[in-house]
Amino acid sequence: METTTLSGPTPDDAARWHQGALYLAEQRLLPERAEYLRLETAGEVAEAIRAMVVRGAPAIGVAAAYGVVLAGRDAYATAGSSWKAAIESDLARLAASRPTAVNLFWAIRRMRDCIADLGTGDPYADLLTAARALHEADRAANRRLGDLGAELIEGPTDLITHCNAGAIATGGYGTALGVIRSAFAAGKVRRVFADETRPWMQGARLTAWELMHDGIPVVLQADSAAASLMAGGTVGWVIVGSDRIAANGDVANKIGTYPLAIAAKYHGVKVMVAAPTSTIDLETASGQDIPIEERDPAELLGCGDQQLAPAGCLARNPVFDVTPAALVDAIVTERGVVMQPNAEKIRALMADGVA
Ligand SMILES: CSC[C@H]1O[C@H](OP(=O)(O)O)[C@H](O)[C@@H]1O
Repeated sequence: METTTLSGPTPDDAARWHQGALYLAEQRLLPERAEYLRLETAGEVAEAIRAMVVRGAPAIGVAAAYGVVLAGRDAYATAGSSWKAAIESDLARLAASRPTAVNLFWAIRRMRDCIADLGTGDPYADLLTAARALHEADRAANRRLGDLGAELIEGPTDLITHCNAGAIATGGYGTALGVIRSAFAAGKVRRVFADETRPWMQGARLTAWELMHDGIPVVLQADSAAASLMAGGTVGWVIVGSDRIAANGDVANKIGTYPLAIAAKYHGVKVMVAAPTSTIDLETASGQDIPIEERDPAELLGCGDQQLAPAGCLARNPVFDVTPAALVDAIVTERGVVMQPNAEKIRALMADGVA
C-alpha cells in the first residue's frame, strides 16, 4: 500500500474508485495529514480494515465491497471461467479483518448476491457497479436518517457525541454526525461536545476535524468529562453511531458508549443511536451475542510515540461495549425511527426486508 498524491481527502470522499484502484483516506494520519492510500488487491483492503486505515462500520462495509471488486478482477485473471471458486479465499480474508461491525458481513453478503447472479465471464464491471451502488446507497441513507434524527431535536441545544460516526466513518455524510449536520442546518445545535475517545482518539482526531471543516461549533472534552457536563443541564441529547444493533435493540458501539448512556439516563439526557439498517443484525439475538473486538494493548499503553505506562504493565483493550436497549431513547435509521427500542419494534422496522 502506498500513499498517493490524489488531492484530498475531505470528510465526504474518504473512499474513491479511481483508475482501477481503491483510494482510502489514511485515517491514522488525520488530522495532521490528509492523504489517500492506493489499494489494488483484496488483501490490501483487508489489511487496511484490520489496521484501521479505514474504520467506522459503514465505511468498512463500503471498503469491503470495493475489495470484492479487486478480488473478482484477480480471480478472473488467474482462474478465468473458474473465478467464482478462486475468489473465495479473498472473500474470507475480507471477512476476517474485524469482527464487530456487522456492515462488513452485510456488504460481503450483498456482493455475494451479485456474484451468484453472474456467469463465468469477467465479473469486473458488474462487481464495480454493485460496489458503487452500495456506496451511494449508504450515503443516501445517511442523509435520510440525518434529517429524521434532526427532527427529534428541540433546539438550540448542546449535544454530546462519542468516537467518530461521521462522513469519514461511512459512505458519506455520517450517521451521528449526519444527524448533527442536519440539526445544525436547522439551527438546532448550540455546541457539539466531542469525546476525545481513548485510546484511538477518533473524537479528537476525526470528529473535531469533520465538524471544524463544516463550521459546526465543536468543543473537545475528555471522555470522563461528559457526565459532569450533563449534570449542568445544557445537554439535550447524546448522539452516537453503532457497529451492530442486535435484534432486541441492544447497541454495540465504541468503548465508552455504555457509561455515557448510564450517565445520560441518570441526568435525563436523551440517547440517540443513528445507523443505517445495514447495521441492524436480526441474526444476533441480543447484545451479549455480539463479538467484541479486543485490540493490541499497545494501543492503550502508549499515545503516539509516548509510552504512558511502565514497561511490562498489563492492559486490556476492548474497543466496543454494549448499551442495553433500555438505555436508548431512539434508534434512527433511513427506514424510520424506533423510539424506546425493543425486539418487536426492531422486527417491525425491518419487516419490509430491504436491508
Ligand atoms: C458510523 S459507525 C462508526 C462507529 O465505528 C467506530 O468504531 P471504529 O472506529 O473502531 O471502527 C465507532 O464505534 C463508531 O461509532
